[in-house]
Amino acid sequence: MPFLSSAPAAANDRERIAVLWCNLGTPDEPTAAAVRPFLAEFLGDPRVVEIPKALWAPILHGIILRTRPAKSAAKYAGIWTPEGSPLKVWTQKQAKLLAGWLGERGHRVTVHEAMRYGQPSIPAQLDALAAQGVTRILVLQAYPQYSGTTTASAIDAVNAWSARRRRVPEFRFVNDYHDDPLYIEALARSVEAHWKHEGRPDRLLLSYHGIPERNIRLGDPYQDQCLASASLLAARLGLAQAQYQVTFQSRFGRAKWLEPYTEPTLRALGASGVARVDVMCPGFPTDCLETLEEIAMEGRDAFLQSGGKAFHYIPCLNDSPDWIDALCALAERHLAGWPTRVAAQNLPR
Ligand SMILES: C=CC1=C(C)c2cc3[nH]c(cc4nc(cc5[nH]c(cc1n2)c(C)c5CCC(=O)O)C(CCC(=O)O)=C4C)c(C)c3C=C
Ligand SMILES: [Fe+2]
Ligand SMILES: [Fe+2]
Repeated sequence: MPFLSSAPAAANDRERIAVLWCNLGTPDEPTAAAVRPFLAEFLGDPRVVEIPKALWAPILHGIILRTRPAKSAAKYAGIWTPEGSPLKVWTQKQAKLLAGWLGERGHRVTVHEAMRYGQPSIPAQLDALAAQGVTRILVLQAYPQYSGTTTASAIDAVNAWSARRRRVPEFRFVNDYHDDPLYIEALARSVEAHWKHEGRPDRLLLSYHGIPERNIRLGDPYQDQCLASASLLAARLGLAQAQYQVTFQSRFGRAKWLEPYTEPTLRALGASGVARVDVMCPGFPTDCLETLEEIAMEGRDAFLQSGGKAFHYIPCLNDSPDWIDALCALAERHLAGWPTRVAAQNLPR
């Protein structure tokens, strides 16, 4: 197979540097027809479902992709905005803000957002950057906590793209930032801002996306990193053990996933007389189906129906200035040593 070519390098070819801001992805429309190919790509990724292809493909194509798209599409329809899927809208906005903030700090860097599943895909965005003559790319991901199911999967996609090209840009990958002080600070300020207006709850629930427990036994550090982020946040907020709880949501399939599960915990809290619970999802930098529908709608219903009196959902960091500041500092730290400064780039090489 011939390798894909780029334009020949000019003698005075100057460095061009980019940040690729990667998120999970989302369907193009809240319809079964659009959700089906998205789910096929997502659930066909061996990083996400680790069942041998010969066993999994008939289940995925014969059962799951016949029934789930319509059910998921109805859920997506409930959170869709006039601009599109919240995950896409926020991810685009974050990329734009990151570019602006890095520019304000004197860096000449292109920022593109990319989705692991759906559009704009990682290979399409890397093609666009290569066409602009980008020579170095920092890959940042919207997953503060590392998991093989998410972080490594995006790295796979970048490497698969590279494997087809003759001239491969220099890459740097940030695997996680679960204990980054500015990320924790952004979360803490978001909670404090909520409490300043609404008062404090009886319990703060920190709900993370789950993964199969087996992945943890096989060495995935995701659970440890989720718990570490939660402890740092609780310490920063001055919370005692009894004032907060970590749970895991979005279980998929029948296997045992990380526990305690979010929804049963909310039901148990409501039934046990806890009057008010606030829920935050620190592992999701952008609001999406899993936060807006599963937590803010389904989770709320579960808590209130089981006897709870008040449920508050604290939104994801989205475009909060504290978060963009954290992201910018993270990017700056990992761009160090690359000639991003405008003056440096104009120097003859
Ligand atoms: C925050 C990190 C995420 C991890 C870890 C993760 C693992 C994981 N997810 C599934 C299955 C599904 N997840 C779905 C949606 C979804 N997942 C994440 C993030 C993580 N997933 C996000 C941000 C979203 C929302 C996307 C959006 O469009 O808003 C879905 C699709 C929705 C649905 O049909 O319910 C599935 C399916 C598995 C199996 C897994 C790890 C093994
Ligand atoms: Fe997921
Ligand atoms: Fe879900």
